Amino acid sequence: MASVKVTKVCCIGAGYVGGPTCAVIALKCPHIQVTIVDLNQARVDAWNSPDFDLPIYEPGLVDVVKQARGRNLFFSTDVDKGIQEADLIFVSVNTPTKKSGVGAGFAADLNYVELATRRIAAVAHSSKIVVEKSTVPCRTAESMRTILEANSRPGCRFDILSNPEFLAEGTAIADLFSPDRVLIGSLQSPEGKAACESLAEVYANWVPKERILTVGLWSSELSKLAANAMLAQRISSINALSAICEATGANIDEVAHAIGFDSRIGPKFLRASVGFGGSCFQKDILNLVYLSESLHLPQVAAYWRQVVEMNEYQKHRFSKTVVDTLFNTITGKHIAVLGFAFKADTGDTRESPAITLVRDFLSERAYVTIYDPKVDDVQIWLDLAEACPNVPLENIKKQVTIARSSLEACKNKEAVVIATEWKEFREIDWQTVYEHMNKPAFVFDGRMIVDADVLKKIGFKVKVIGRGDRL
Ligand SMILES: NC(=O)C1=CN([C@@H]2O[C@H](COP(=O)(O)OP(=O)(O)OC[C@H]3O[C@@H](n4cnc5c(N)ncnc54)[C@H](O)[C@@H]3O)[C@@H](O)[C@H]2O)C=CC1
Ligand SMILES: O=C(O)[C@H]1O[C@H](OP(=O)(O)OP(=O)(O)OC[C@H]2O[C@@H](n3ccc(=O)[nH]c3=O)[C@H](O)[C@@H]2O)[C@H](O)[C@@H](O)[C@@H]1O
Repeated sequence: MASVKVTKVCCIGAGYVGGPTCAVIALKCPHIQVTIVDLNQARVDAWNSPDFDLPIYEPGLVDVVKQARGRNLFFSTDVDKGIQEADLIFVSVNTPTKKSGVGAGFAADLNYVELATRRIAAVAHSSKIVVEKSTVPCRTAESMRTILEANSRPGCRFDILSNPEFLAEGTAIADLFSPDRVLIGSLQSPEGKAACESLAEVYANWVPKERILTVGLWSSELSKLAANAMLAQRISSINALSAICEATGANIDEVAHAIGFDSRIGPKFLRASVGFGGSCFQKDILNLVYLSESLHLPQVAAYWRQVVEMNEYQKHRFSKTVVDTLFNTITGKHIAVLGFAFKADTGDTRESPAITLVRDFLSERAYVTIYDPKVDDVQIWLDLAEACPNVPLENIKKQVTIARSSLEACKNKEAVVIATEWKEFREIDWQTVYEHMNKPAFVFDGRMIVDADVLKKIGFKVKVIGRGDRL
């Protein structure tokens, strides 16, 4: 069966994945018209903003949108028109962890995927290739196919592909320009393989053919969960070792360097931290835990659950270090938290470890001042309100302030906590900061970015994650 040449692409979901991914497709494939649709009017307006004040911050993204928007890249809230015009549709909607019902706290909430799929079935009047871009549990493609086939008009056929996204926030554009691999899963029928070929041809406009991997649908779906689980597992492993380092006087940087030299282990993703955050690692592992339990594999479920438990332990262990070091109480003390995003180079705060730290400090009745170069104040208040559901926002605001610079955040504080590895925090003038802080002045580095020796010479008491040195 011959593959269809894709000329019109629609992406449902203009979020962190749908936006950058399809903007890059538009840039690299000027012959393809790409329309990204979303129900969220404010988000679409931001994508269309005349001064390119885009809804997400991602290095290099503005340049891509500037080149393609209005040429062959469009953003719209007209979901139905987008679906009707396209021959290939990416479903790139959110798949958060379920908050209630069966599997609450573990399973993925597939409501958004299902609604988008039902919409495709309801309005499409020609055949489509439907691509599952969202991260979903195994066999979701089968559910999508059942929905589409049960509701489609005569003469309309739907081919379902799985094409999980592996970009990381903060490096999304670089990752999309030069992906380690593009993974496409399809049914192994002639029609499935032809659809797979159609999508592969789109990517082949800029991705070397040998990096486009084609597999079965379920392998593709599971590979996405597996990749995130393995990456998160590395972080939990190095963080578990960081606790041993602190207890023994070893240095986690040296340990990571030494083990990373083993070519079987490799040096990447071995940076100890205050814990991993982001919208996906925890969600996808919990999803894997749920899947394992559903398949009656309790030992497998327990194994993966431990990766998340270690991450929780790491975050609280760090908060406890702060309390213990500040003479076992932080009540009434003033703490500056530098960084609120879950990692550098993004304004995203989903599951950011900084939220857990601030919540822990607030529950100890400390005063906290937060500074992050990219996170909006509104987002900080939303996150803190959600993290402290029993505390009215006006009470949170009595304990928390938001600063406009590192120096402003640190003024008259007893301690500075580094929660995100922003480049500008590596360049802080610590001498000036020291002069403006209450004494003794403490620095707690949850991201291993300060030179502890230099800071100690200035007069600071310093604790760096994974270092057992004395203050
Ligand atoms: N954020 C990331 O870096 C990565 C995320 N993923 C996965 O990609 C998926 C999307 O994630 P994000 O882009 O971060 O989510 P997001 O929350 O930023 O964006 C999803 C968008 O879909 C829209 N939407 C939901 N239902 C809709 C519908 N029926 N019609 C039209 N629009 C609809 C929402 O309004 C929202 O703007 C998730 O499954 C996630 O696990 C995968 C790789 C990386
Ligand atoms: O499915 C997803 O959403 C994406 O999840 C991660 O990407 P992302 O969460 O954007 O960012 P990462 O760079 O993986 O960082 C995740 C968290 O781990 C932390 N981290 C990362 C690396 C490290 O060595 N140590 C460490 O603590 C980061 O600070 C951050 O909080 C994966 O890296 C992507 O491949 C995947 O597509």
